[in-house]
Amino acid sequence: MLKVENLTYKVKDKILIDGITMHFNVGEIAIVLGANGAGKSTLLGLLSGQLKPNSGKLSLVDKLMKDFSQIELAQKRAVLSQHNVLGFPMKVSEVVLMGRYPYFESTASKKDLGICREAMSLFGVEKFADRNMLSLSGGEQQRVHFARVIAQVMDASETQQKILLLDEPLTFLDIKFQLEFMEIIQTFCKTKNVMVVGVLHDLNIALKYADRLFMLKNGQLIAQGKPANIITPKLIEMTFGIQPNIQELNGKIQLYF
Ligand SMILES: Nc1ncnc2c1ncn2[C@@H]1O[C@H](COP(=O)(O)OP(=O)(O)OP(=O)(O)O)[C@@H](O)[C@H]1O
Repeated sequence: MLKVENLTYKVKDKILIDGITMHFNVGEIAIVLGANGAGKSTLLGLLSGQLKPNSGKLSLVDKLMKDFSQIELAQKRAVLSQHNVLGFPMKVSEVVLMGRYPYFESTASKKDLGICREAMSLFGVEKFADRNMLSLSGGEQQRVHFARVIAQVMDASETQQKILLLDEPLTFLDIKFQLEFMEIIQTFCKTKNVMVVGVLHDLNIALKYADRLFMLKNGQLIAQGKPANIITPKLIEMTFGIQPNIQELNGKIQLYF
């Protein structure tokens, strides 16, 4: 479990994250929602250890995140950020292997190479293995980055829980692959000892796949829980400033605007 207690993050006098307490469980997809500028990416930056909180605590299982070395942290969590631009040519297989860099010094082991093959096949990019990454379309490149981050946390176990942080992962993907991606992630986190924390802008996809939702507004957590327990027209209006109609179908909520 990843536990976050009373987390605050400021830049100069501006409070970007304001006393947030939350936790994440393995096998769950947690989705953070909020309007532009609410603090979602900042929160992900704090969860990943890339940003240091001004106050509050983050702990993974029983160890404080600040006590992990950089290499231990890289073995515990993978981050797919919003902007994954590669500035130079690299083969697709080399990009995916980057996910295993925290695990070897100069030569990848058979295990690392096997994990990369498995990750590439999950996202249907093994056929691109020898292609130059820069020759792929935006959506294809995004799928390679999924394979890279999945490879980084693929060998999670009961005693080695891992975290997958996804900042707007569906950008660049067509609707079919958006749904396919969410299905893959759902199966992945339920079968491996991984917790997924994602930021999404598509509310209906979030409602379909989230085990728990976290609603942010002005850096504050204004609601958290299972979608069916927390989503109301009032909450959506408070968060996004628009009023939806809500319908429930097969136990899942859908919003219409
Ligand atoms: N280094 C910084 N200095 C000052 N303000 C910052 C800094 N980093 C982020 N902010 C501000 O903090 C707020 C939250 O930013 P953040 O990127 O976390 O929002 P977000 O919810 O991810 O937004 P979006 O949906 O637009 O990606 C924004 O108003 C942003 O301008």
